[in-house]
Amino acid sequence: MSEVNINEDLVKERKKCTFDVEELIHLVDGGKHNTLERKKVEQYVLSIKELKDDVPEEYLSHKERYENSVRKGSILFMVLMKGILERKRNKDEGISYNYKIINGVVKDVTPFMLHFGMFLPTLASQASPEQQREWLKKGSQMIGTYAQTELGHGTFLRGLETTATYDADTEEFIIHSPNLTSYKWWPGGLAQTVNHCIVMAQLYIKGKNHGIHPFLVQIRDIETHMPLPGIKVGDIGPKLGFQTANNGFLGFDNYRIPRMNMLMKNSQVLKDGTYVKAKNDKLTYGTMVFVRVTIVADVAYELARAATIAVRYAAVRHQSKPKPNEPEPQILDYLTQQHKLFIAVSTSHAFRIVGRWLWSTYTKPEPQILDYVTQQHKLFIAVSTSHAFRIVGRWLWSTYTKVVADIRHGNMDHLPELHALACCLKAVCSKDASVCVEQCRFACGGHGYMQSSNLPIIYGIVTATVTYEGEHTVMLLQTARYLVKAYKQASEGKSLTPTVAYMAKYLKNGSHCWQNTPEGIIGGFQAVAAGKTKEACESLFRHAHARAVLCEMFWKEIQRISSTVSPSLAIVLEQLAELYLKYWALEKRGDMLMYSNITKEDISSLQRRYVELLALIRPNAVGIVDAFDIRDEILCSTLGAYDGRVYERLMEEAMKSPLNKEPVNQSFHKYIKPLLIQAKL
Ligand SMILES: CC(C)(COP(=O)(O)OP(=O)(O)OC[C@H]1O[C@@H](n2cnc3c(N)ncnc32)[C@H](O)[C@@H]1OP(=O)(O)O)[C@@H](O)C(=O)NCCC(=O)NCCSC(=O)CCCC(=O)O
Ligand SMILES: Cc1cc2nc3c(=O)[nH]c(=O)nc-3n(C[C@H](O)[C@H](O)[C@H](O)COP(=O)(O)OP(=O)(O)OC[C@H]3O[C@@H](n4cnc5c(N)ncnc54)[C@H](O)[C@@H]3O)c2cc1C
Repeated sequence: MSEVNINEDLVKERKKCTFDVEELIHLVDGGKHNTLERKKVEQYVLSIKELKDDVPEEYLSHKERYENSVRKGSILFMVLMKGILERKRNKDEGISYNYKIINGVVKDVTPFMLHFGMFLPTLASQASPEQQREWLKKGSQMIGTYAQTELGHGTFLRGLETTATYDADTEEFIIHSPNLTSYKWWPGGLAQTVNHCIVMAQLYIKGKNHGIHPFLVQIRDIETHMPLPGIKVGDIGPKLGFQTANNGFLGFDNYRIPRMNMLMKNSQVLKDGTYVKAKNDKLTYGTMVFVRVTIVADVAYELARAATIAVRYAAVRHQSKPKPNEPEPQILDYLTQQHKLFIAVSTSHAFRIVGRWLWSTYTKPEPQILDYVTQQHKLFIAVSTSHAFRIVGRWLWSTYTKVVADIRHGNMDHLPELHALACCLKAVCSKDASVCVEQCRFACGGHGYMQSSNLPIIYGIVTATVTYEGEHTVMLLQTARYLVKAYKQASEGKSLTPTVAYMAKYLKNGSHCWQNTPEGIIGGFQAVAAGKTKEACESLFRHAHARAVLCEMFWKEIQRISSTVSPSLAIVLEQLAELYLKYWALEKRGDMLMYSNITKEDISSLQRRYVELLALIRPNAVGIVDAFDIRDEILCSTLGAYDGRVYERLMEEAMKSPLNKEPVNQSFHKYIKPLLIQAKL
């Protein structure tokens, strides 16, 4: 982009960057090849002119917004189906480029998200090979979603009430919603978009309940899209975010499906009604593990969007006058002396000097808000957290693929550890990301509250991850259950799986010997997790294990990556990782005091180094967020665009308000004028 139209603060910021932004872009993408591929996809999709909106989404009604997102989502769907863009998952992190590009197509969430995110993955992982051949074949007319949650139950899956009763005479299942609370509630795309669902229902054979199982259910006619007889389906209405996700409700009235529509890879129901149990009944929960794993990298990306907007804006925005400087030490320093002798002269000098200082203060430009340490404190943790989640998300994805490969060969040994890891990392990353996005919004002051800044929409997307795919507290409690077991094994001298091996060290050494180094902080978090597990105090210890894993994996990976990149980039990466560790050590200093021998001096020195790190990162802040390399069309923000034309864009967007199309709105004549007339009387 030519620098002619770029805000001059941003030009200066980019000039003072000490590392090669391009190099970091390649690192973030997982290699230059991926960057080129991503850019190709972006260029292709973002130049489809039908994907541009005449009116910004947020001015449309609930219905129009849905219709517009289906229109645009269908164009993208078509592109994917035609194979013009092969929708492949980036093998490093489980996220496809197209998934990311979706933010450039629909600002909020597309109604097709669940089709790609859960419906197809469930068929791929839980249907038998023959079923997969049938259902995943080319030309399939299925658009689907994952219908598990009900009005009455979301967390407690054993409490789900939808039933699937086997009728051996007709070789069918009868799907039924026995009461209001058994209605499916929430699935994305369910309301008006999909024609099929994966329905999780209690399996009954000859009066015996075998627990919940997945079924493929057609709910609408392929040609007319009318709900099929026995199906009641609709929209659940507006929400905090996800306005275009088309979340729906669904009820069944003794609705029949063929026997072969139960997904039979893990358990089976034979023609005569014989039930064949799965090797491990938790395999039915497999899609949830998959999605929890991908959420870590998803929120890293959303956080990168929020941080890019807030950091660029903070470099463009100027606010407040600097503190007055101390007067220069001139003859005025001897004021008492002169006052005695030359009161008039000294007063004249005093006024001249004070007047000059006042003038320089008056004419001095306002500082960029990015120069305030408080602002850096709000923003840089968001930047480093995005990197931490991306890196840990990649590691989690590779752990996931290894465990899934083991499971394919019949080895389930590592499933409990993977489940515990996915639960706590999903919980902590989704919550931290929401807090950081909200901080980014605060950091943009009033303008951050504008929809056109896109921060409210990003917040709506991210805060949903705290709830969906396993509510935050519930996920932490699942990990807690695993930790208590691990601690018990450690105290019996049994060997432990790698991510909890630190328990044995704590048991042996008691309290952790504090050091202000990254390794010392990681050890500190492990001691906190082990110490709290020991106390088995569920309300307290749930975050610590995830924090220990995040700090350890982020720091180790950055150490490894640093040896492979140029020295100037290695410095920046280490500063970001160190900031992350210092920030959390300071946030959790109370815990560290409890479970290590950290001193008041250690804490002061951590604090000093933290402030030093803010100052070290400051000159590169804009370069670092530029290296997230998020195109303006995908940022969708008046405050965060590459050119920094913040005020012009705010005004341009405001002018799109339908209220600004006429000088006087009709409501004046209808309501305000009669009011004024009444007031006159
Ligand atoms: C809370 C639990 C885990 C409890 O399950 P439960 O059957 O009552 O379990 P239990 O009998 O107490 O047994 C616990 C046991 O089962 C294990 N386990 C639990 N889940 C898994 C798993 N996924 N993989 C492997 N193992 C799993 C646990 O570790 C326990 O093992 P243990 O007994 O300790 O050996 C479960 O019910 C659950 O996962 N609830 C959360 C529901 C959820 O995540 N729903 C997601 C709906 S889809 C969605 O939100 C999509 C949004 C996407 C979008 O819009 O983008
Ligand atoms: C935007 C969005 C999209 C969604 N998409 C889908 C979808 O596509 N398909 C689908 O099937 N579902 C979907 N869901 C539903 C989602 O998975 C559930 O909302 C989620 O699993 C939480 O369940 P719940 O709503 O029943 O909350 P509840 O379980 O009722 O939680 C309420 C409170 O109770 C607490 N609580 C519950 N159980 C325990 C416990 N055992 N111990 C301690 N505290 C507990 C929780 O911590 C929470 O504070 C979606 C939800 C949202 C918000």
